Amino acid sequence: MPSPTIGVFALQGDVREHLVALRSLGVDAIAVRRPVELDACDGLVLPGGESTTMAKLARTFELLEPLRERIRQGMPAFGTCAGMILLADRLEDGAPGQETLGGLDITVRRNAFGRQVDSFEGDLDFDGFDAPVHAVFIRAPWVEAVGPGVETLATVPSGPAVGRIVAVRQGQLMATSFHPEVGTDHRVHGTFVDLVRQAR
Ligand SMILES: NC(=O)CC[C@H](N)C(=O)O
Repeated sequence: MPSPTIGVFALQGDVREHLVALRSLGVDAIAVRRPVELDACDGLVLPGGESTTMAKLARTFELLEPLRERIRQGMPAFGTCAGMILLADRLEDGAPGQETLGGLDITVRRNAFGRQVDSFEGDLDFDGFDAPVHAVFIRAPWVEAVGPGVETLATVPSGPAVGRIVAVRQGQLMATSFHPEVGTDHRVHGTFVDLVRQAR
């Protein structure tokens, strides 16, 4: 079977790092700015960035409803940081009127880690991996609550936020609070690529 095409939402956010990570895993990775580009995708990454800006731009560029529709139809999607916010059905501390795409039955708290530990890194256990993942958090959200169909893939191992959920999966949707595209360990993207291959 030919390799899948995985898009990276590219109206705002750290697009390039995701394209590099996906290409290193042997998939065709394309930047998605228009509905026709979305049509070509078997799966989509929603990168980190600024979630309110991303949602506004998606609406302006007429990508918001097509994205919602594809997610409803079962397209695999992977949100990192701001992308996790976009995939959440419910937000805490969202901006007034902030829209999401939804799909994941989770409540996400935006900018959850607060000013003290605004941005930080640490190793955490990730479901199914032998060795921990080095996770980079940048003004990150956490998952405040999960619905019954949602698996927790990783939690914060220590410190003031110990036990907070920072990676989840529900069916063909995945999200992490942290930035797995930073650095050269692409195992988390690998998990998503497997999901896209299975969904095809
Ligand atoms: N690194 C990130 O993606 C930060 C997310 C950002 N704080 C937001 O609310 O959209």
